[in-house]
Amino acid sequence: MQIVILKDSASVAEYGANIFIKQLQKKADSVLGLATGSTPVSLYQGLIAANKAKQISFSGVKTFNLDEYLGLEGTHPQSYRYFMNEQLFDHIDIDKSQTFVPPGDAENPIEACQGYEEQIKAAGGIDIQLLGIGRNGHIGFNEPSSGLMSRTRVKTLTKATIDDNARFFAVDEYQPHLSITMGIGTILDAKKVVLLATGENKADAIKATVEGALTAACPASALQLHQDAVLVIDEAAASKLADCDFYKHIEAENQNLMAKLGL
Ligand SMILES: N[C@@H]1[C@@H](O)[C@H](O)[C@@H](COP(=O)(O)O)O[C@@H]1O
Repeated sequence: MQIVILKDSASVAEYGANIFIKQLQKKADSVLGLATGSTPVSLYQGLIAANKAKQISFSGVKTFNLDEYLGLEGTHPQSYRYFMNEQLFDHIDIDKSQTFVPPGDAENPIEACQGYEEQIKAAGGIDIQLLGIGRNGHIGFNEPSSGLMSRTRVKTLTKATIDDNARFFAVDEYQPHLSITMGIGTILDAKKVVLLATGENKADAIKATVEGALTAACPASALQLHQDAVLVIDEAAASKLADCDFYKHIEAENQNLMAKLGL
């Protein structure tokens, strides 16, 4: 795991956006795995700016989102399809027919999960997967106890996640308790994984992810198994890490090596 600790959330978004910009400059027909939540919003703004400045194009890109609420149509303002259109797709030169979000309105969600896995496979797999993290260590909607090799499936949300996401719904609005989410195994299949976390309320989850045991109790700890996982976090999210100075030292050494190699 590469752990990059930066001073604030703006630096995290900028660093994260640069990883995606480099990826698209290297491979114009990349398959991107995308995430929702408040954390990636500034990264998306960076990508929109880079697209407008013609540094990158999305015209050959395919995207797959991590998850969607079960029971919401894509036109529902709280659906993740709606979020992605608003926060990214409506502002870039992407062919929307090449953007995939698990179908929250599927008549047969179990078949739809299988279909989503097949679509990812047919696209050649995900080149780079963006992740946020829940306070309980969830990635996508893989809540604690999720199988570490799980595939796309229907998942029940914990009370903690429902409460955390209640801020996006009106007081008397229906809030789904079920989701369709890529599995942890699906996420681990991505060639590269980039997890962003900011703020003190993510510090426990980050500690468990980096320094805790590999366990279904903290789904993000599965990233310990990935060959190319990068955690980009701010000082507040890093505040409970015991070996923070060591991670900063490694990163400084990495940067030196990359500069020497001209990478
Ligand atoms: N399903 C999403 C996750 O993919 C996201 O990582 C998490 C954290 O969101 P935020 O970035 O708003 O803290 O929220 C939701 O539960």
